[in-house]
Amino acid sequence: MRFLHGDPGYDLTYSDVFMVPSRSAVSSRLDVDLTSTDGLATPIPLVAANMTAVSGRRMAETMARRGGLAIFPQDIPSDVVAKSISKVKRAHPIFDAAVTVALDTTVGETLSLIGKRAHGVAVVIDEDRRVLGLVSPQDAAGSDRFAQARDVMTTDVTRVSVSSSPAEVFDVLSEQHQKVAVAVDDGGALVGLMTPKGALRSAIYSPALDHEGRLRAGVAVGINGDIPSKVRAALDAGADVLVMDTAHGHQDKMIGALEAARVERDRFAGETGRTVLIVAGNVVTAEGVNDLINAGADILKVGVGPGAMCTTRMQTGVGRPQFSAVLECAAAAKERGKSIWADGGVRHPRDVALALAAGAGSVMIGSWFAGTHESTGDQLTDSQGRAYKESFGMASARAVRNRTREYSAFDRARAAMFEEGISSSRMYLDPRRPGVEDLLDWITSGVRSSCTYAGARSLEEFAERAVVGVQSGSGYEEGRPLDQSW
Ligand SMILES: NC(=O)C1=CN([C@@H]2O[C@H](COP(=O)(O)OP(=O)(O)OC[C@H]3O[C@@H](n4cnc5c(N)ncnc54)[C@H](OP(=O)(O)O)[C@@H]3O)[C@@H](O)[C@H]2O)C=CC1
Ligand SMILES: Nc1nc2c(ncn2[C@@H]2O[C@H](COP(=O)(O)O)[C@@H](O)[C@H]2O)c(=O)[nH]1
Repeated sequence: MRFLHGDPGYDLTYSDVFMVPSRSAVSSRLDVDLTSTDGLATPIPLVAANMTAVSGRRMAETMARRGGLAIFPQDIPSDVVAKSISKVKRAHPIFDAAVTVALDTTVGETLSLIGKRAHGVAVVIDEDRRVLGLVSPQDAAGSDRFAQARDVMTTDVTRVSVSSSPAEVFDVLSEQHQKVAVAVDDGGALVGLMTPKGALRSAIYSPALDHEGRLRAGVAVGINGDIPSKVRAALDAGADVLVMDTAHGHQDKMIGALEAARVERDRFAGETGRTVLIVAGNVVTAEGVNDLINAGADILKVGVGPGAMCTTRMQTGVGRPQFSAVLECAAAAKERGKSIWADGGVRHPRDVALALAAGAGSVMIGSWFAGTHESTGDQLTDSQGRAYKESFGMASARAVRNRTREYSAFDRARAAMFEEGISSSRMYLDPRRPGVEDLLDWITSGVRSSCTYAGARSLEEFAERAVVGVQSGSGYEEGRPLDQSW
């Protein structure tokens, strides 16, 4: 990447910069390869953040099916992480996992479960997972919440074989004017489902798969406690990437934890032949990058204070505008043959493109993804009927209380006094893009387009060719669309 008018000599946020187009020989946006350049080589360079309000089993599965990753947060007990990863690994890499209910599940419970996925239906199954019917909110409209799924379900179900291709499923759905097909195995048991949009997506995205062809997922580990056993538990659970995670990554405690994690990771590799990359952070300087690489990091997580749930900068004055942090850290990591994740502060597709232009190998997103069907929280409705989910920072008093639940009451209360995050915020589901896949479509189509404007066929070429200028506040404002006249 180069600056249009030279390096301005001060630090920049994503909003401070823009890219100018260059002559391009790339004739289609579909010719752009979005494979991440961070060493993990996921088909798209996007990671759902290790935040309790964001990444759980559904997020992990959906992100991996579309080529990205999600990281389970450090606050989830290791046995729960193990169960969740095993579910992700058992999920079908092409067909979406379905919300399932039994014949006697109440309509109220069924409706609350439907909101956990983007398909808008629940599949009614028997004890052998054979499909009995489907329930959608339209089927349930007007019925008593204590009525049962059997009372409202439709039995007009489109079944396809699990060996059907997405194009075949799309054609069947078009012919039958149906919105969803259920995929069944040879014994008639439910495997998953697919919507017409899901079929199209399967033709555009490739899943992020592990060495056995199963969906990939990562696990975050904090820097306190027994690091070797926490790392071993994550590896035994099937983690495909480890994230050593703390607010101030450039500290001795992190360096010690990272060294211990690397020893354990290498031991595991010796036993299994499987080397799992270690991400560590957060840092915002070249010195931080180099110290953590020396301690064993393969990928650096970059960003102090840009997060939407973050109060660090206002409370401490510490942090760094994210575009410049990414630019400096990516260059420092590249010199050592390593890469970085740009973590936090992404609010628009353009921010992802700019992070990649600055050299990030992948981009981590938290709060934006919290406002989707697939995030962990329950879907709530405000007084105007708008759907939202609750989000909170991982350094908020709420998260700290949760993380320190084993401490004495006194130590717990004291730890919560050092909060650096918001304990409760509302992330509204965008009615046009309520699912995380809708956001992935929006982001990846934007990034593909950015690459063609720069004349780049891959993200490596994009980071080399991008030309970035610095803009005024009114320059930024000019680029914002208007939804009504001025
Ligand atoms: N990217 C960002 O800007 C930030 C991210 N976060 C996220 O919040 C979560 C919790 O992180 P964290 O608060 O580090 O908690 P952790 O539970 O990971 O522990 C942090 C450890 O580092 C010590 N420490 C020393 N200096 C600091 C400091 N300035 N800030 C925080 N800890 C410090 C703490 O000791 P003691 O408590 O005794 O001081 C504690 O032992 C993580 O997921 C992290 O990524 C949090 C803040 C900023
Ligand atoms: N200072 C704080 N930073 C936090 C907290 N919780 C999470 N985070 C960081 O934000 C990113 C995600 O950023 P977003 O803009 O996409 O939401 C996350 O990965 C952490 O690094 C917090 O409580 N305080």
